Amino acid sequence: MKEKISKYIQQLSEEGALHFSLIDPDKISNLDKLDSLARKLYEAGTSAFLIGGTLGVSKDKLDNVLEILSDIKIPKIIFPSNINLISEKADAILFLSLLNSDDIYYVIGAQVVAAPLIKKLGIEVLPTGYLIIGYGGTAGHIGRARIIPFDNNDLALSYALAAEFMGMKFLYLEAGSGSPEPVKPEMVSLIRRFANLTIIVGGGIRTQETAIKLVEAGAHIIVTGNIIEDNPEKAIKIIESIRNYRRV
Ligand SMILES: CC(C)=CCC/C(C)=C/CC/C(C)=C/CC/C(C)=C/COP(=O)(O)OP(=O)(O)O
Ligand SMILES: O=P(O)(O)OC[C@@H](O)CO
Ligand SMILES: [Mg+2]
Repeated sequence: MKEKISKYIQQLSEEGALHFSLIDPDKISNLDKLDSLARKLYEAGTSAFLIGGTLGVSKDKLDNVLEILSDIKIPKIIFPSNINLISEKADAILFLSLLNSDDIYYVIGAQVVAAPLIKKLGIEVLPTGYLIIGYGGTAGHIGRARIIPFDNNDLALSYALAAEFMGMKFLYLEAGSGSPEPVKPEMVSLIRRFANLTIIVGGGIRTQETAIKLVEAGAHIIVTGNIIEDNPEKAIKIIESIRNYRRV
């Protein structure tokens, strides 16, 4: 399997942190406006689209969104909540294992079921340890996460090291969609210092200040989801602030 998207992320990351825009196919209020919204996010400097959601997402809705985004020249990466969200229209898939789940299905079950189809379709995989921190939201509930407290940095680092030692390349620190607070910068900086992983941070990031604090702490990729739907102008400001931070 090619490593095109992985190399794209690695190369861009050498110049600083990136922003990924999460598009939830079930939450997009107006599909007719998705193309123009997505173009604005792209022009502001977002580096990829993550497409996924926990509730109510079907393969049809996923394909529809991938189709609409197809002309925009940044990667479209599936962010799967389950095995139904696999599409050859995507450039890559976050091959997630929810490491702090009590349910083996989310640790290794779904992955085993999905692997042959992903192989057959030739979709690039981004091997990702997924950790649910602090709040958890819908993903934490559905994924039966044994949530890592916001302040337990040593526990998060231990999971991060385990992910690295098992050969994973990415670590997604997830506070949960709509979390009242994001993952703390101290947790990110500890993991950045001691683990050799591309760190993705998401959940509850709604301001430029919080995004930049996480970037300064060492996050490689900042994900925003809800704010794109709720307040696109604010999302664009966050993207621009991350892009400007890369230039200084
Ligand atoms: C590798 C494959 C094919 C599947 C792995 C599936 C795993 C391990 C999933 C982890 C558990 C889980 C439920 C993750 C959800 C990730 C996600 C898409 C989060 C964003 O969606 P939310 O914002 O939480 O969803 P809603 O907006 O529907 O509430
Ligand atoms: O919707 P928000 O709170 O930005 O969260 C994004 C993402 O981390 C959810 O999986
Ligand atoms: Mg959501």
